[in-house]
Amino acid sequence: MLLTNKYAQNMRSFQKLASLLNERNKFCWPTTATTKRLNVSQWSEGSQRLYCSNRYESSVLYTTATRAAAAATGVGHLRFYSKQQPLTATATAKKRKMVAKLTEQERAEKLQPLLDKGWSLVEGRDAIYKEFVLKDFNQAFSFMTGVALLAEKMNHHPEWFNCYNKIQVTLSTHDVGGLSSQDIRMATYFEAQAKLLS
Ligand SMILES: C[C@H](O)[C@H](O)[C@H]1CNC2=NC(N)=NC(=O)C2=N1
Repeated sequence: MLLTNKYAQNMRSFQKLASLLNERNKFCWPTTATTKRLNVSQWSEGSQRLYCSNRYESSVLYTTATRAAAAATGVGHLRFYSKQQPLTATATAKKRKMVAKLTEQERAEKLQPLLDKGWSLVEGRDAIYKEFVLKDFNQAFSFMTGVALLAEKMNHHPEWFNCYNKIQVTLSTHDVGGLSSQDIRMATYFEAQAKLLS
């Protein structure tokens, strides 16, 4: 077995978890929002290669057994997954996170608060728009960088234009041809970033 990490003392816990990973028919999705920081790159056992990641990965699979083991060993925030792990049809659908256009009710509940904060509906298109004005280019670029990190993680990208301290943003979900919950999340994050820099 090869284990590359600076937390070698956790070896026994890893081994326990690994043996339990053999019982891998039922999957459930992680419910914990945090991941213990580990510098584990990878290790292998027998013919199975198991990977342990220190990054948050929405695609990481937990097995019911892994969760039980985590509870038993006290290393509950470790996320383990196997490269060979086939996704069930349901898991694949969940992983893709099917997005849909916002319903009327969602528009009233989730979109309205953003319109109240200065976002506006784009004419002739199901999209929202807002112009942010920051102190200078440095602030504007820092703002964009913060948002860009989330955009890449979500695989959901804003249409934006920057000139010195101004950023003009249009949000829409191209895959569904209109506004979706992804845009709500993104716009909310824009607001949070702007607040941080104000
Ligand atoms: C192929 C790729 O997954 C898609 O094009 C992603 C990328 N970024 C995206 N960004 C936005 N705003 N809407 C999308 O539908 C979208 N889809």
